[in-house]
Amino acid sequence: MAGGHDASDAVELRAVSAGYAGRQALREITARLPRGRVTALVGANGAGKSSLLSVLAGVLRPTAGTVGGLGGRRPALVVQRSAVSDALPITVRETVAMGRWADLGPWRRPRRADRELVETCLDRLGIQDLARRQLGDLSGGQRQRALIAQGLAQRPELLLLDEPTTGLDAEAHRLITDALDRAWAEDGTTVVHATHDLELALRAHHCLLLAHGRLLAAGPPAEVLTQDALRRAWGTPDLTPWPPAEPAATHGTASVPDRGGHR
Ligand SMILES: Nc1ncnc2c1ncn2[C@@H]1O[C@H](COP(=O)(O)OP(=O)(O)OP(=O)(O)O)[C@@H](O)[C@H]1O
Repeated sequence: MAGGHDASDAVELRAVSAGYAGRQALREITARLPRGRVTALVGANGAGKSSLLSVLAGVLRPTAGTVGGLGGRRPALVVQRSAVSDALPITVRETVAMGRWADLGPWRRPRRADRELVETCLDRLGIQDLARRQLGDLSGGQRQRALIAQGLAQRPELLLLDEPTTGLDAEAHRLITDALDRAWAEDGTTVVHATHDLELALRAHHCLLLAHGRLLAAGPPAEVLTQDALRRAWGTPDLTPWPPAEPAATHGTASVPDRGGHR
């Protein structure tokens, strides 16, 4: 397998660099994304997770390196809910139905199968009861579910999500993790998400740990997301004892911050 493209990989990045005017965001990333599986992108703010999603979505062009395997259907990119305007006069069902637009026939009319798929996606995210509401009137967590349903409605081979569970309550979190599980398990979709949610990252099959635009580690999340690796990714000096030494007067462990990745 070494060297050549493996059919079990949906995407292969080779020495990919990318950035914005005057600012490099990704530095020589070489990585594979397993086909039909879930990959989590983990790293501190500014590490390059969103930029990597943009490269995979084809909206940020690499300045160097190659991205192999993206020849088929257009990837679906689900952005953070905050990136979507409040003012759009559109209902939740219309939002999800927009996911079908690229596949509509010459008359641009949704067929029965398109309409059924939209209802399935509303069901999967538990938002049937919100279908007639305006997107802009929803809470952040409700809107996030509508945007994920729109991504699923595209039936992409590659589903890219930027922080899909950030700031959600337990029920919304469960609905979204279930929907992502069904996407790979039932639909065969390759799922890639950027996340600060270590519980979600640990559910993934594969994980890329980024720091300052570089790939620090790649592999199964439980192996990659060690306390030591997370400490390096978050830039804490290596000499810092972990967990931090407790002041002598403090009792118990309750005040030790749990930053070690739910392990
Ligand atoms: N549109 C932009 N223009 C200029 N620089 C940008 C732009 N978007 C991101 N950057 C820079 O690129 C680097 C990587 O940012 P990116 O958004 O990819 O990180 P991230 O890991 O997704 O961070 P976060 O966890 O905060 O979402 C950062 O230095 C950031 O400031």
